[in-house]
Amino acid sequence: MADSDILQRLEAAIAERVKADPGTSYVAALNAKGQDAVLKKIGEEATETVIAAKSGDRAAIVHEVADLWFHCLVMMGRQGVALDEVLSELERREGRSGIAEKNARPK
Ligand SMILES: N=c1c2ncn([C@@H]3O[C@H](COP(=O)(O)OP(=O)(O)OP(=O)(O)O)[C@@H](O)[C@H]3O)c2ncn1[C@@H]1O[C@H](COP(=O)(O)O)[C@@H](O)[C@H]1O
Repeated sequence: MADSDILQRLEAAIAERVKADPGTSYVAALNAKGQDAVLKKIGEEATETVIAAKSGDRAAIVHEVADLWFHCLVMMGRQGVALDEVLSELERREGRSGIAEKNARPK
């Protein structure tokens, strides 16, 4: 079983590597391209996740979801949104009916 702290470690690594030389860091190079480039990657990785799921290729699903989560963390770092905020939101929803959650949302 994987270490569940990996997302926290990845968030910290992204915050550190964003300051690195873009020539040596994917995170720094992507951030240097600006917000639209980061958002484009999220769109691409989401699409690739859908394609992987449609194909039923389990290895591809794992690969693409990892890419998608990673790029979401890069975007969150730019926006000043902490991973803990998302984890807390998931905890808040835990045990609540999805239907109740849907009905509580603004129309
Ligand atoms: N988890 C990741 C991670 N997942 C995916 N990627 C990169 O995200 C890109 C995925 O995009 P694609 O699948 O479209 O592949 P690509 O065609 O190479 O990408 P582009 O050139 O189009 O951007 C690849 O280049 C991957 O290397 C990642 N790059 C970095 N990390 C983590 O971030 C840390 C810091 O990385 P650096 O900033 O490179 O030091 C690393 O130690 C890792 O922990």
